[in-house]
Amino acid sequence: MSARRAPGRDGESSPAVRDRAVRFLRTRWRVLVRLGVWSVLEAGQTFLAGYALARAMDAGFLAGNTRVGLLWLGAAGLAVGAGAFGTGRVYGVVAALVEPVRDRLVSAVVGRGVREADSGTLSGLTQQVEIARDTLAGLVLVSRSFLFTAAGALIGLFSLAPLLLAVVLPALVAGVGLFAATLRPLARRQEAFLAADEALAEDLGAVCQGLRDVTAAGAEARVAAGTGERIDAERWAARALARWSVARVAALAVGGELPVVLLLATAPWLLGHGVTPGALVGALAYVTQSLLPALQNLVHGLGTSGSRLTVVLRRLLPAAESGAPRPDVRPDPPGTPSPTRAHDEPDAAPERHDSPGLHTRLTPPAAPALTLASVTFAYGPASEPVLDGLDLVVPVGGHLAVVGPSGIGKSTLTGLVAGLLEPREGVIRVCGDSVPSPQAAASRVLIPQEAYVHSGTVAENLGLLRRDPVPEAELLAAAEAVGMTPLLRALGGPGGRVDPTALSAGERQLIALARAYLSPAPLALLDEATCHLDPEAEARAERAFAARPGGTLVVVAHRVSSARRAARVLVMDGPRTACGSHDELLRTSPLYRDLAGGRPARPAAPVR
Ligand SMILES: Nc1ncnc2c1ncn2[C@@H]1O[C@H](COP(=O)(O)OP(=O)(O)OP(=O)(O)O)[C@@H](O)[C@H]1O
Repeated sequence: MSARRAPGRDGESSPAVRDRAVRFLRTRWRVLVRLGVWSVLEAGQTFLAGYALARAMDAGFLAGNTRVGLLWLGAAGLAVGAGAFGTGRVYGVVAALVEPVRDRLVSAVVGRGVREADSGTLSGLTQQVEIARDTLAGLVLVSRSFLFTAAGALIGLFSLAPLLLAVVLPALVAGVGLFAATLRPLARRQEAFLAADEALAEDLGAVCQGLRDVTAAGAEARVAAGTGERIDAERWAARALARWSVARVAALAVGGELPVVLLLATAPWLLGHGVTPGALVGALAYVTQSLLPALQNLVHGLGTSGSRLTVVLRRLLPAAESGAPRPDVRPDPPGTPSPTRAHDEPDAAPERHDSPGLHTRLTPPAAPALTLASVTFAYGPASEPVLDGLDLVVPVGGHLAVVGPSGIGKSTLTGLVAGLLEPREGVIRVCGDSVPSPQAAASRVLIPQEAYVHSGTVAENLGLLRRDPVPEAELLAAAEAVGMTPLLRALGGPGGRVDPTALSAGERQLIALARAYLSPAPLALLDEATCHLDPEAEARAERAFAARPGGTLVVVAHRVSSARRAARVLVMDGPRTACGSHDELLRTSPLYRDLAGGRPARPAAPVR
């Protein structure tokens, strides 16, 4: 459950992002000019807001000329209207600047997704493209607004009295400089926090979906420890981010609020050096009404959205060029020594069909897929054992059918292998890992008779046992392999909604089969998982599982035809339990002859 990391680090990919941005802006100079023209209206409004106020005071109200005062205030009001008109035009121009960026990113990302037929990566990246678009638009608006507002206010201060500019400018420059210095470290902390957050979300998503397996495997403590580590990692990342955010607040205080204090503190001196009361009021208006809000927007906008945009672009651009790392799903299980006694000899490897996705997931392990050594199990301390000293080896790629009369212990056997039951004696290993253990749990998938289907999309149902979203091509291939394609179409494809109550038992089984087929676990246990399918559909599903590259199939046979398909058959018959090929068992097992429709060995001994 690893975090989806950014492909490049700060120093490596920032220049690439910058170069692209510069090239792009050069080709869009006309849009930039339009943006500048409309923004000048905003700057003009800022300028007039303070200047008109000063004139209204000095030439109007303080000089006893109310009419002049009102006229200046009226001029300021008109300027507000003109500024609002300019701001309205700015939105349209920003769209003309940002939409092509989005289009380019989408083309790059979709191009890569189509090349790799990787719809999971594609949907994730296109979502990030939308984030990049929105964030970029916000950034253009905020930084442009700061530049033109600051220009209007500083020119206004200089026009009122150069001394006012001398008081305000150093603090403003210091504040902006401090903020600029925090940008890069903040972006790094933001990136670390996002990675920690994603890792935690991914981990929790997988854990919540697999709670039943976690409990069945007795892995609560281990899973809790892993999740705890991710929570701690996110906490530390959040703390580091918060520490740097304090520097942002300091920048705001120095650049936006200190000038107010300075103006008030130096007011007597300023008034003594030719600054008029109206000019002082105008300067305070510039600082409190224009500069401070613009700086606040810049700090919050660039500080958060800017870091987010950097992170998203770093992911998108290198990903579009070189491809995102493919997630590894399961490490190879370690090899273990072979058991000494085996009922079932290794089979020849079954015919494989080529499926690149599954080849990468199902690496054949060295140990047998399943080993039972002297396994004894009873449901109660005083009960007769259902299994008594059972030995069994199923090699990797094997296909074993389990048959026997009803109540003989077939489901008990699968329950033991799945870790749902604990043997009284003996050892069970899956791919070399003893049961119960998280490794063994990750290597097997049990499909019971009652198929579990939840409301959600088809893709969500089928990908339930996978950590990452399943690429659509793989999903369709799995559905086709187990014979689910007509149902998939009827449900509206991978994105179609599933209503569990509207599905027949057979349809639910098909969904469970496709889900298990997509699972990274190499050992599939089908416990009457096809009992609601017709013989033809059952045969198709079983053949698909038997042919999974690196996959091993143990099927509790519902019909004798299932046993005929298997390379080996385990006939559960109490002390006469035997394992062998169909032909061998016809010769050696009276019960199997009976089940297979040969000479009856004993009355009424059905497969189930
Ligand atoms: N939870 C349980 N508690 C006590 N006994 C149980 C429990 N589950 C099964 N048994 C008993 O254990 C024996 C084996 O049952 P199991 O379900 O494994 O047989 P099966 O061969 O799978 O039967 P079927 O083909 O009918 O599903 C039966 O005698 C059954 O009554």
